[in-house]
Amino acid sequence: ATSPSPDASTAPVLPGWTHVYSGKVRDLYIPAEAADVASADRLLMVASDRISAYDWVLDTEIPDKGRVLTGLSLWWFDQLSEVIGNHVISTDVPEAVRGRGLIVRNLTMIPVEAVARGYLTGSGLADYRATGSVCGVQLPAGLTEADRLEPAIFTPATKAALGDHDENVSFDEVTEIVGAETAAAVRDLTLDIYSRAEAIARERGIVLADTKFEFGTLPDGTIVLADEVLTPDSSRFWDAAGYAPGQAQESFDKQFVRDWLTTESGWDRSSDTPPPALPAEVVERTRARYIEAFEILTGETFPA
Ligand SMILES: N#Cc1c(N)ncnc1-c1cnn(Cc2cccc(F)c2)c1
Repeated sequence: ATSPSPDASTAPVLPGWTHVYSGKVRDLYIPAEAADVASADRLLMVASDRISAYDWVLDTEIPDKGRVLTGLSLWWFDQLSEVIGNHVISTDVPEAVRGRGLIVRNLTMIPVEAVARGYLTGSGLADYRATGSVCGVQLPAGLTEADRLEPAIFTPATKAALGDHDENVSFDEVTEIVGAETAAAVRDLTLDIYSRAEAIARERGIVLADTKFEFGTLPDGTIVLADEVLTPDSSRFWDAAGYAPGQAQESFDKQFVRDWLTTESGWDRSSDTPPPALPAEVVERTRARYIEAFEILTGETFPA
């Protein structure tokens, strides 16, 4: 396991593409003929099979995780296509990353982590317990873990350096960063898209508790969706059947990993030692949960 760093990555070498950056679980490339990112007209965004837990990128990969999350993003982009455009150009990627790579337009990214929360948990709950509000949005008194927030709230953040947590900021701070018109557009789009997605997921049995979008602009200024969207890595997925406010909800996809790490592996989470490799059974059960999420939401059979 590693504390993520943008360069020490396991990104595959891909013909025709130059690796330029790695996040915790994703790798970004530019065309080999491009001199640098700024001059590239398109990027290759690859979702790895890496999994992150407790801010560590684990040594053990989850087979098919990258393909599931890429397939989910594509399905959501299609579901949302009448509401907003997106950055996808093509899925015709090198064989080594087939099904888990997307060729996307090189956008001018809007430097805001556009977070919508329909349920109070994580850093939103922590901020609420400390101040009674989240990102400057005052909430009613007496709320508890996982309580529904209706309507959903916009709780933007600024991207932290890799390895640090994003910093929750107010709408006014977003306005200072991107200007009033863009700030309002990002807020409205974030809440509209989240609300639509939450309803779609809920009727299929999955609670989409919160999500993080990244937006970019086309040369003509049009705002479109970038990054991955509405995946278990960019959102909290809970099983609707087990939803019960007043307690921490189980992660639909990561709970087997979290439970094994904290109860059976012998790992001391409070130490700075890396977590151990996952046993095959935990890997397989986690893989099955990713495929289950894909099939529940899309209604399609995940392709072998
Ligand atoms: N998506 C997208 C995108 C775009 N369409 N245009 C310009 N920049 C980006 C872009 C830049 N960083 N990231 C996040 C990121 C980090 C690490 C690996 C990744 F795959 C992705 C996204």
